[in-house]
Amino acid sequence: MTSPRDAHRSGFACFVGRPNAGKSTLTNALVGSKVAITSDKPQTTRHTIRGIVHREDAQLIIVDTPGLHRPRTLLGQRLNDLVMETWSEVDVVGLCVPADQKVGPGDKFIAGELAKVAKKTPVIGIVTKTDLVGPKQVAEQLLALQQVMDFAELIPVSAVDGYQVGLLADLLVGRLPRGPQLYPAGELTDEPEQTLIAELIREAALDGVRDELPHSIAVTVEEMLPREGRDDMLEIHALLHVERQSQKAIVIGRGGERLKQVGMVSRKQIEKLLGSKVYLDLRVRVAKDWQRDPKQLRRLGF
Ligand SMILES: Nc1nc2c(ncn2[C@@H]2O[C@H](COP(=O)(O)OP(=O)(O)OP(=O)(O)O)[C@@H](O)[C@H]2O)c(=O)[nH]1
Repeated sequence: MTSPRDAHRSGFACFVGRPNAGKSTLTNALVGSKVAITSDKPQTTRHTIRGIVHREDAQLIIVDTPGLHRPRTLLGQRLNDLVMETWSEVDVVGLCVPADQKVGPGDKFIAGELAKVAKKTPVIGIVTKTDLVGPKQVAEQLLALQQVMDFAELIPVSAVDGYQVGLLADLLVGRLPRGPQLYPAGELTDEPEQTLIAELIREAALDGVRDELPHSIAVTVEEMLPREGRDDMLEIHALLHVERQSQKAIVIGRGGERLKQVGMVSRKQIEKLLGSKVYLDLRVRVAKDWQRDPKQLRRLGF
C-alpha cells in the first residue's frame, strides 16, 4: 500500500505565451497571493519569479518567465535564452493564449519553439481570460489552439473570476513527479525580498507610460535599513534607471508629480508585502542605452 506521503508530488511548472497573455495574473490566481507583478503593458516580467502552490497532496512551483519575442536588443536575446532554459528545467509547461485575441503568428512562433521540448516536457494549452468572451468564442479558441501543436491537455480558464483555476492546478500537479515538499509550508516565493520590491516599484512606474518607455525602465533597491528613531519603520532607497534624459523627465513628471505618485502607490504595496511601515526614497538615474550594454545589464541583474 502507498502511504499519503508516497503519493505526494512536487515539481516545477512555467507559463509561456506572448506578452500580455495573462501569465502573471494566472500565477497569482493559482498561488492565491500577489507574487508576480502584472500590468497592461507587455513584457513586464523580467525576472523568473516563482510562486508556490501548497496543497495536501503536492507542491507546485511556478516559474513565471518573460514573454518570448523576436529579439531586437541584447536584453531581448538574454530574455529569450532565459525562457528556453526554463522550459528544459520544468516538469510541465502551460502555453497561454488569451480568449479575446486571434491565435496568431506570435503564438505559432512560440508553439514551434515549444514543440522542440514537447517530447521531454508535456505542454498544456491554456485559453486565458475566458470572462472577456462568450462560450462560443471560447470553444472556437480551443479549436484554433489545438491546431498549433500537439498538447498534452487543453483547458480554458479565467484568472479574474477563478473559472477552472482549481482544475488547471490539478492538471499541472498531475504532471509532477512523486516527491517530497521542496519548500517550507507557507512560503510563496523564493525571490529575494529586494527583487520583489524592485518589481513593485517598476510596476507602479509603468502605470500610465506609453510606447517603448516600459522597456527602458529598470529598478534596483540600493539599500534597506531600519529608519532612524522609528523602530516600526523600514527605510528603502531605490533607483529607477532609464536610458535617456528625455525619459527621466517623463518618469519624474511636471514638478515631480509622477514620481511622487509612483512612490505612493508602490510604498503601499511594499508595506503590504513586508507587513511593516516603509519610508521610500526613489531616485531616477540615466544609464545610457543600458539594454545594449553588457556591463550595465550585469549591474542591473540581468
Ligand atoms: N479580464 C481578464 N483580464 C485578465 C485576465 N488575466 C489577465 N488579465 C489582464 O491582462 C493583462 C495582462 O496580464 P498579465 O498577467 O500581466 O500578462 P503576462 O502574460 O504576464 O504579461 P507579460 O508579463 O507582459 O508577459 C492585465 O491587464 C491583466 O489584468 C483574466 O483572466 N481576465
